[in-house]
Amino acid sequence: MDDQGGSTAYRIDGAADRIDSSDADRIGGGVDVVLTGVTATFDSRAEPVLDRIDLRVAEGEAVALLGSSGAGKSTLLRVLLGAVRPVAGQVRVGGLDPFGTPTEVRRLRQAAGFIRQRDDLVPGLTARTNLLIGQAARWRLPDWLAVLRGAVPARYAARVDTLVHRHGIAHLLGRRIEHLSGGQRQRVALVRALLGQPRLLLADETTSGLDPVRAEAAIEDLRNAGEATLLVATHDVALAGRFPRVVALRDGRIVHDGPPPDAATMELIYAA
Ligand SMILES: Nc1ncnc2c1ncn2[C@@H]1O[C@H](COP(=O)(O)OP(=O)(O)OP(=O)(O)O)[C@@H](O)[C@H]1O
Repeated sequence: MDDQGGSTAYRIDGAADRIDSSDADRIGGGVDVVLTGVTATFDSRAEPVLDRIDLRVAEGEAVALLGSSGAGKSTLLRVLLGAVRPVAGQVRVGGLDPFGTPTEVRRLRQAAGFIRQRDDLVPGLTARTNLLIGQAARWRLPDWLAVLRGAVPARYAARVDTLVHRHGIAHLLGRRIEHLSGGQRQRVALVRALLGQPRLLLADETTSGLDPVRAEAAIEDLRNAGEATLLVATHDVALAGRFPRVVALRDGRIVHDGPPPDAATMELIYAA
């Protein structure tokens, strides 16, 4: 690991190595996110998908990434997760490099929660098992036995109970994931991410399939997800307006960074 992340950056060091019961209950602080001159391309495209992005998000800050379809929002989130490697620039999350050593990468993955546009819930398993499986790296034998019995391990019980009632999925826990509607699946994916008490929470169009009441609860929970640093990608202006800071992308470039944009700026972001 290099020193570029800076001594003030929150370090994830150690947290990922503690596989004990207190780990599941810890409240994680946020991590800072720093992108410097980040450019990403895909082979099939002449134009960069991200074009010299400079972005600094403080620990615990909540940011909406706003932009029309194809602006580069998902790619930016995937860069933070180490899933898309930039061709230029530097990425640091909590001082760690998502493309660094295997240890750095593992720590980052364990510190991050990602709610994808198309969820990656596992077919054939119940909603309950899908909720819990994100924590599998931390399980001990009693946890495995509980999950295999179709139960919630004791140390997760209270938190699961609170979250599933809050998001209206308590009655769905025993159902196979492929039998749920799109909106129900989105709620399962949301609860699964919140259960991990992530230090960096990335959400990609998370509320698009939800009714207004559910969407409200989802946003509120995302905003209150411990002290996590939060980045929510959306093309929904009203949703973005609920965040103190909006970073708008257009054709892979940042065209606005500040409070929710006014009408004139919106035209710039969305103009054909
Ligand atoms: N794996 C890939 N290979 C080639 N091109 C890709 C790939 N992933 C994304 N792109 C292209 O990169 C551009 C940005 O895509 P991205 O998914 O980041 O946009 P977005 O702002 O998240 O859009 P949406 O709101 O539709 O999800 C698009 O033109 C897309 O077609």
